[in-house]
Amino acid sequence: MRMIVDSFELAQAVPATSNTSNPSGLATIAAIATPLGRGGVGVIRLSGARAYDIACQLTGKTAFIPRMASFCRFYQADGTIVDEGLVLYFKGPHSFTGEDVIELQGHGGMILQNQLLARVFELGAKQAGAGEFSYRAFDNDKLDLVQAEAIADAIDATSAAAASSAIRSLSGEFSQKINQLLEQLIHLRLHVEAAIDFPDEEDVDFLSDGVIQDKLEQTQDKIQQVLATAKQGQLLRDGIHVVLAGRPNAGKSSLLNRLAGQERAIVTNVAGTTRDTLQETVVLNGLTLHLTDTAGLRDTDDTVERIGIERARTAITQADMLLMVYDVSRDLAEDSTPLQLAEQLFGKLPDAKKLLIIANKSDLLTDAHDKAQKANSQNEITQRGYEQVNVSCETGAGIETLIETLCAKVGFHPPENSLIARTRHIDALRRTAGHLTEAHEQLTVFQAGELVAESLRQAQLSLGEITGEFSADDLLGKIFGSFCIGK
Ligand SMILES: Nc1nc2c(c(=O)[nH]1)N(C=O)[C@@H](CNc1ccc(C(=O)N[C@@H](CCC(=O)O)C(=O)O)cc1)CN2
Ligand SMILES: Nc1nc2c(ncn2[C@@H]2O[C@H](COP(=O)(O)OP(=O)(O)OP(=O)(O)O)[C@@H](O)[C@H]2O)c(=O)[nH]1
Repeated sequence: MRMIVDSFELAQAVPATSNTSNPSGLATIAAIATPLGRGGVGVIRLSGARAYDIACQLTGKTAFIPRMASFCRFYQADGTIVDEGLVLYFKGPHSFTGEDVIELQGHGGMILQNQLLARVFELGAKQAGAGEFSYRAFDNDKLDLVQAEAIADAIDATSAAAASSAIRSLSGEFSQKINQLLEQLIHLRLHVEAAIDFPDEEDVDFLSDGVIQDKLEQTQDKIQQVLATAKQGQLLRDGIHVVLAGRPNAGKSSLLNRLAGQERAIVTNVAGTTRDTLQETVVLNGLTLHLTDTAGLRDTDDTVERIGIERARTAITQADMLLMVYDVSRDLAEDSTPLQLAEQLFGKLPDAKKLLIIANKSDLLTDAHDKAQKANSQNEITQRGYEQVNVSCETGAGIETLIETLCAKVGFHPPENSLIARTRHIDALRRTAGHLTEAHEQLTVFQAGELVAESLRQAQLSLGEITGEFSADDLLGKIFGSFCIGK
């Protein structure tokens, strides 16, 4: 069915109602919302008091009905057609940003979209900054900070699990947990303030009757639960940085290829093949691993190899998890153990939480002596709290176990109903928990009501940062500034 398009001439005769009143004083912003490049449809979004008026002037239409698509032509000032497409109108406050929103859904492609955007600017809109639409939605209480961040995280997700948990956070589930905690805290504060204001009312000492302590402890438990959820969410969002390090020829590149499921790194039997660090991101069991393959560590006179080894050392210090790969058939001198090798390679023995030992080329272990020696070193490793996985990059044996061990080591559980979270949220939750610990001590050790109240106030402020209830402008600038343009 063909829709009727108003002719431009007709529209010129009926000047669009000029709605220039703008109580908020904010500019009307516009940006291309769809990815730049070739595409079937391209969307330009406008938000602000003049959006409606601009759409009328652009199309020659005199009215748009909220939430109805209207088929229109988009005209230049001289009456030539830029494009044709659909106009969607959302009347504030019932829109994404809470302001009047217009969407121009034209054809995709750089030229057409840029021409249409330029025309919209000519009609008075300003280019939207990064995250400006979302910021306005936040400012108008359409979204809280957690939800705004979840939009960016959904767009940037590197795994399906991260994307779906971002969408769950966007729906408000994470915010709800934080808001429940906030309510609990406020309730607690009221109790404490009352106890301070009315000491010994009716012969009851509120501070020491145990009620406040119970409530406080319940809140502390709840914070720990939310913290555990948030840690999973942060792992889901950011993944972990895993560095593969070891002697030349140990099989680091072969392991990277195994984990990546493709021949990403060059593998040869020449020691010192990997010169530079090489990055690859893979998603295994729902966890995003940012893998770095490094040059084999050894003393060398080769200038290029030395630079590679320096880079390897830098990567090693930045790793969340270090996989020390060694060749079981060769890398251990008689009587030396994997832990001694680690000490040699890294200067000191890395923390057990950050080191996973990979005994590679297990297919080459044949005689009983080899196997006995390996069993011995395994004992030392477990006794000292370290972990070793035997693999063969050649046959693939042990790779599944390696992945499972790695996930368990970083505390990652295959996600189910998880919610995306950021380091920022975890920091705020930890600070909240810290203030509650202070409050607990002041209550139970010192019965210092005023100090309990102050710690609880601080706890509330820290917690409120998460949803943006209390947030400094520079923090907001940082968060929204990292969004893409048009978001
Ligand atoms: N075309 C288009 N698709 C899109 C978006 C968009 O802005 N435009 N979105 C952008 O992120 C996402 C959807 N999010 C949206 C969230 C709220 C509203 C909105 O207009 N809400 C109003 C009115 C709701 C209604 O009319 O039922 C409101 O909450 O009051 C629109 C999109 C993804 N898809
Ligand atoms: N038999 C056997 N050979 C392996 C295994 N893993 C790797 N190799 C071989 O060992 C040699 C070195 O492998 P690489 O993956 O290049 O080793 P690397 O640690 O990256 O070496 P550099 O780049 O020198 O640091 C190659 O010939 C591989 O085919 C294994 O599990 N079993």
